[in-house]
Amino acid sequence: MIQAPDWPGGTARIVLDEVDSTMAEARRRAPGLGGPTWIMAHHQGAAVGRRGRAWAMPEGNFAATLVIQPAGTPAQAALRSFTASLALYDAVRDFAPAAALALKWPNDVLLSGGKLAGILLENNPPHLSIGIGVNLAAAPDPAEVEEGALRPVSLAGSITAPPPDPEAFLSHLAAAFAAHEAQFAAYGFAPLRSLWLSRAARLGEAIRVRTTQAETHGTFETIDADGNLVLLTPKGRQSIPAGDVYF
Ligand SMILES: O=C(O)CCCC[C@@H]1SC[C@@H]2NC(=O)N[C@@H]21
Repeated sequence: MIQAPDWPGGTARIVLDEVDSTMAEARRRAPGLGGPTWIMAHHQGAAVGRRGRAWAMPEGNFAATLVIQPAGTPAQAALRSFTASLALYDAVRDFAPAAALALKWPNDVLLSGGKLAGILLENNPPHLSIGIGVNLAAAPDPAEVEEGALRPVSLAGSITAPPPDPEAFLSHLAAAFAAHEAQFAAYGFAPLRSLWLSRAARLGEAIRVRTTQAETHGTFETIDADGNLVLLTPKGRQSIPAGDVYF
């Protein structure tokens, strides 16, 4: 189903029953899209996570990719990972107001300390694809996640009501994303950074950050004006642009 761009932010949506990956579908469709578009799928056969990992998607979970054409530099485009994680937090909170939600740098949403949702950014200028997966109905088997990674959790596991249908969830997520995107366009990253920090997991605490080069231990001090993670280490303050955080 393709729906005209009548959503907040003039966004269109495409809902598919089955696809290999909404990221791959976004790549195929991007050149023909008339504007910002959500591509949602009820089933994915070959979903991908960060760093080329597979992403497991049990029945009833949420999977979508938003394709936009952001103005500005690639670094500014990358800040959409914060816009997206804030929107995801808001959308989940709409359905689970009492849930213990937190954000893990760069863009995971945690529920009661477990991983509820992940975000994957793919920048193919002029298009930026923001892929979002949420364990609405079921968490993947912990055996399917990488050693040392947070345990996966589902929304259904922490609310008494049935979890939202993925299409209903998309409506909330799209509205929240449009609101944060409008704030970003009007005021830049600063207010989003403050909000993100107020929702951050383990701020001021000891964490480990693994990059392609090294693993660094330190205290999670803040994120800077470019979205880098700032770590206080025995060797001094380090600013890390990309990596995986472990608690
Ligand atoms: O590793 C992560 O934390 C990011 C996971 C991103 C998964 C989503 S599901 C929708 C979109 N399509 C994909 O193939 N991957 C992303």
